[in-house]
Amino acid sequence: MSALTPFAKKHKVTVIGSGNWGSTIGKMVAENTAEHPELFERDVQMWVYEEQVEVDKKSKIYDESHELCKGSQKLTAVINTFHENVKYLPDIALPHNLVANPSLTDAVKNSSILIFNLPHQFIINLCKQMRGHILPFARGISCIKGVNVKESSISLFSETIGEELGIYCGALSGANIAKEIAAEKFSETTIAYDPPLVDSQAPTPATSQGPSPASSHVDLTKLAHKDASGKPSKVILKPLPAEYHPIDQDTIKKLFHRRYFHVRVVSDVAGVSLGGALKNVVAVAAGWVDGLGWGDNAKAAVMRVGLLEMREFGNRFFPHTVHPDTFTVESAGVADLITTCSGGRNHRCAKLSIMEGKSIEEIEARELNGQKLQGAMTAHEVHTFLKSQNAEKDFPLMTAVHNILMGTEKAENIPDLIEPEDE
Ligand SMILES: NC(=O)c1ccc[n+]([C@@H]2O[C@H](COP(=O)([O-])OP(=O)(O)OC[C@H]3O[C@@H](n4cnc5c(N)ncnc54)[C@H](O)[C@@H]3O)[C@@H](O)[C@H]2O)c1
Ligand SMILES: O=P(O)(O)OC[C@H](O)CO
Repeated sequence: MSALTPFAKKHKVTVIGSGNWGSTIGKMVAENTAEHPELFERDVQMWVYEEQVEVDKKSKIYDESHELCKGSQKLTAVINTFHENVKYLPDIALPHNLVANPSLTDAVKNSSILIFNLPHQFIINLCKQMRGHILPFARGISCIKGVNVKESSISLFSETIGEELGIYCGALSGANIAKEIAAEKFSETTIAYDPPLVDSQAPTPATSQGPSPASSHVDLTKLAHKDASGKPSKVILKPLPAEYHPIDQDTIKKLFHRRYFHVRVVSDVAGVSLGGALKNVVAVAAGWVDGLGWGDNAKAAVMRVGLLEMREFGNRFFPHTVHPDTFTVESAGVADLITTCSGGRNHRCAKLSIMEGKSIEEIEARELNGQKLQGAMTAHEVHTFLKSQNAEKDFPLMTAVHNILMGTEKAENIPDLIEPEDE
C-alpha cells in the first residue's frame, strides 16, 4: 500500500465502436485525456469492427506512393497511420492518441471507463464477448440511441449493458449530429450519470480504526441499485479501488466537455436514454412529411405529437425514474428532436424513400456507406412493446410509423392517424 499514493492510477478509457458518432466521441475524449493527464491515461483505445476499405483518391490523405492507399486495406491500419476514419468520418483529423484496435478484448483490457457507441442491434453480442475481460469495477457511458425490447419487457441500453457486464452505466444523448461536432461546430449534450455511492466518495462504514481508506469496505449487498424502471437491479456494483480518482460527475464532465461540445450532467438516465431512442421514430415520420412536400407546419405538428408521446412513454413505463422535464429542458429531449427532424440520417432517408417510392432500407444501403439507421428498427421494437401493453392507441404516432413501415397504412394518412377526425 505504501507504494500507492492517492489516485496513483489514471483512468484508461476505451470507446467501443467507431462509426460516425463513435469516431467523433473518440476524437473528443482523446482530446480531453491529453488535456487532463492527472486523471486519464493519454492514449484512448477505440474498438473498430474490422473491415476492408479503400482510401479515396479525392481524399486529402491520399498519397499514391503509400502502400495503404493501394487497393483494399484494413480500416484499423488506415486509422492508425493517417489518423482519419476514411469510411465513417472522412475528412476529419483524429488525435494521434486515439488508437484503433480490432481486438475487443484487448481494447477493453484494464480500462476503468468504457464508452459504448454502436448501433443498438450489435451491443448485446459485444457485451457477451467482453464478459470476463473487463475490470469488474469499470464504469460505463452508453451513447447508444435505442431501446432493448424483449416481447413484453423494455429496458434501456444503459441497464442492459450494466446487467450484461455487472457494471454501472450512465447515458449520453443530445442534439448531436456527429459530422457537425466532428467539425467542431458548437453543440450541447446531456450526460446522465448517477452511480450509487460505492466509490471513494461514498460514506464508508465507521470502524473502530476510524474512517476506511477510500472505498473497499462498503457492504455492497445493501447498495444494489434500482434500474430505470424501479425494479431492483441484478447488478451488485464493485467499488473503485482507492488508488483511482473517483469516477464522479465531475470526472465524467472532464472526459467529454469541449469548448465546442457543452456537457450538462444530470441524474435522469431513463429520460436521457428514452429521448435519444424515441426521437428516431418521430424523425422517420418527419422525413415522410417533408418528402410529401407538406412544409414546415406539417412537420411541426408531427414533432409536437411526437414529443408528447415521448414524454408519455417515459411517464407511463418508467414512472419511478424519468423526470418529465428532461424531455423539454435538456438537449437530450426537444433539442435532439428538432435537430434530428432537420438534419438527421433517419429524416433524410425517410424523405428520400417517399420521394422515390423505395423502402428505407434500400435508401440506407445506397446513401449511408455502411452507417446504420436506428429509426425503423426502433419503431418496430417500440410497437412490439406497446402491443404487449395494449397501449397502441395511446401512442398514435409511434403506431402509425410502424404501420406505414409495414405497408398496412400510408404516410399520406398521418394527419388522421395522429388525430382522428372524430376527436
Ligand atoms: N451519427 C450520429 O450523428 C449520431 C449522433 C448521436 C448518436 N448516435 C448514435 O450512436 C450510435 C452509434 O452510431 P454511429 O453513428 O457511430 O454508427 P454508424 O451508423 O455511423 O456506423 C455503423 C457502425 O456499426 C459497425 N458495425 C457494422 N456491423 C457490425 C457488427 N456486426 N458488429 C459490430 N459493429 C458493426 C460499423 O463498423 C460502424 O462502426 C447509434 O445508436 C446512433 O443512434 C449517432
Ligand atoms: O442521423 P440520425 O438520424 O441517426 O440522428 C443523429 C443524432 O442522433 C442526432 O442527435
